[in-house]
Amino acid sequence: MTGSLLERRAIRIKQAWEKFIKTGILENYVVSLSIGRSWKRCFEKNINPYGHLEHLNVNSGALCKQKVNNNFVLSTAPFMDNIYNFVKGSGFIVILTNNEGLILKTYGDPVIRQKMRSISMEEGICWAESNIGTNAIGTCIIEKKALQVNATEHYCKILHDISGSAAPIFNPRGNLVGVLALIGIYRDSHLHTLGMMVAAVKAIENQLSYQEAQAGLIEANKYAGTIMGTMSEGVLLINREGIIKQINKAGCGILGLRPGEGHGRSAQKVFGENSPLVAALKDGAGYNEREMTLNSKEGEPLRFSSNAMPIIDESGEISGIVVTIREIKSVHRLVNRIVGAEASFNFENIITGNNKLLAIIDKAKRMAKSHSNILILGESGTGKEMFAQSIHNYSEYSQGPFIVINCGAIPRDLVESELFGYEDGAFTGAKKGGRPGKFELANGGTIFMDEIGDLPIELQPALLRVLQQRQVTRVGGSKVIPVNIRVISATHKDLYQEVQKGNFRLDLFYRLNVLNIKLPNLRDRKDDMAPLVDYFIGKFRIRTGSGVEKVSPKTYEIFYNYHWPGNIRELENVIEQALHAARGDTLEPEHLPENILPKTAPQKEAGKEQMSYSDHEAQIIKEALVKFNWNISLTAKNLRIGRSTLYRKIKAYNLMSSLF
Ligand SMILES: Nc1ncnc2c1ncn2[C@@H]1O[C@H](COP(=O)(O)OP(=O)(O)OP(=O)(O)O)[C@@H](O)[C@H]1O
Repeated sequence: MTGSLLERRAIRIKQAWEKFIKTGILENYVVSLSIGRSWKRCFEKNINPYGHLEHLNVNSGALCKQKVNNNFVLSTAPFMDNIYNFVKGSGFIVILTNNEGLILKTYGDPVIRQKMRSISMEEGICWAESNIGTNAIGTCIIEKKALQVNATEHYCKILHDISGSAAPIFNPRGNLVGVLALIGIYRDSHLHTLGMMVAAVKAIENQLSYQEAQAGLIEANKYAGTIMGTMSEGVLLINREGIIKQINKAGCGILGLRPGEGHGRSAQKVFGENSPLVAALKDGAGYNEREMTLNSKEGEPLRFSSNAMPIIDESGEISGIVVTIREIKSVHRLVNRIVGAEASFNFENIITGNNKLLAIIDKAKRMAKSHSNILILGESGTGKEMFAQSIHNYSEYSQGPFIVINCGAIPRDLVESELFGYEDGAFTGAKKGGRPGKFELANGGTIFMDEIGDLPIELQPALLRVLQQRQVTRVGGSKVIPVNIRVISATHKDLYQEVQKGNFRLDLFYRLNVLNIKLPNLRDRKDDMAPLVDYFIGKFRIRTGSGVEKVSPKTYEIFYNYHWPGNIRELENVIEQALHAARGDTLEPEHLPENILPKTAPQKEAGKEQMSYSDHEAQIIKEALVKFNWNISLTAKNLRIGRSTLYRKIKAYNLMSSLF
């Protein structure tokens, strides 16, 4: 287009503008559709075409707020600088506005900027179309597209000497965030300025996208870091070159490193060449619950269990692995909690007013504070396990597990692996990855070896070795595992007599019997009868729905005269059964099970065949065993008897035969 052509077009537009301002009629489309639409909006809003923009004030508050909160201004600065360098001396200024047309930044020669101030082109003034009519900035915001407004295309006459090119800036989500514009004197304008704005805005939008993606990554990284930091498990991210790229605080702790120390280290160096983790990195196969042992800087063994999961990239290649590690102690603690290996009784739960037993409790409390092995002797049901639990809870080992082993109940060929654990492939049927034994599981706590008198003689040397050396070696393994445990054993047998009979080793007897407690039978502490009866009535009243509140003198007489071979457990069972049978508020002899009644006592339900206590008990146990599918722990728990007692009763009543 030649100068004269441009001039002629300018004249035509001027005429059209004058007519439109007077009549509101836009006859032939000498202006673009965008400008035509804008003129109409201005006309309808009664914007004064002859106004001097004196109503426009700098809104410094809005400007300040925008600048403080907006790194948009900072992100665009280098681009505005570039354009300014390009148009320097051309009579144009570069302008950045927000999405409402508020001028945030102007770049330009001081003289031009000063001149532009006369038409309110300065930071803090809003160039919205509703303020100053058709203009490149305001109209670009409404039309949401790049456009150029020249001279008389402006709605207000005061702007007829200028030319503006503006392009909208959208963020990555497609929202308008601002406008980049080049404004100057009309006669110096150039057709290419609009193209320049569009290109610059494209670059700004790319920069915004990049920044947003980066901010997202930083935020995700921050979240991941926080999550890793709060985990009690150790977590490591290892790249394909085997370098530890991230390790959390727990991971450093488990590996004996200072926080942050593991970062950047070679996994092979930290875990050893033969570790499954190094293999997982090579072959891309993850693994679960593998045990590892390393030596700390101080030479202490660090034992932990680990899981690994490879990270596979889009091309199917291994780009690294995520490894989680957990101290064996904490794994065992968790296992113990799940299997219920926790001691629930305390000395306060032992109901007694008997002086002899009170003195024994005092002695047991003193013993609890030592680290020596304790042997508890007493007939069945006298409270040996209750004492063992109370000692554990009163001792330094109380935070650790309480593991019970019934030495008489484990099949002979399994005792060794149950006590000491086994390694992978130790025998046919051994679990992959091996299994820890009860001594390992009890580490840091107490091991209660019930029915120690029934421990097979051929296994006694191995137990003696563990007690002497305080370390175990798994069956089929060679690694020595140190264990810090308190050993409490118990038996209803006369252990010394067992030694003399040749069933029990004397050296093991001495080892176990460093401290000992002999619990009295119930028949020898009849003064405890009333408090125990009261206690058990209270314990079972709700469960049985019974209204019993007192015990008749005749019933007490029976209790005092009975010899209680099953001791407190038997009393507990008798009260529970009696509460089921009783209807009123008093426990009478007829509510009691047959076997505890003296021979002269009146018979219940004459004519009907009576079951003996033992038959009755055998039947109840048999039914419970069937109900719980012969799961000994569940059955014992449900019958509220010890596992050892259950085993003994199964043997005594020959209940195994009912299986075949
Ligand atoms: N003094 C007591 N106060 C309250 N309950 C008691 C007391 N003594 C024992 N018991 C209860 O009697 C039952 C048997 O106790 P425990 O299992 O400790 O006996 P035990 O001697 O270990 O038996 P076993 O040799 O048969 O394993 C438990 O239910 C326990 O709660």
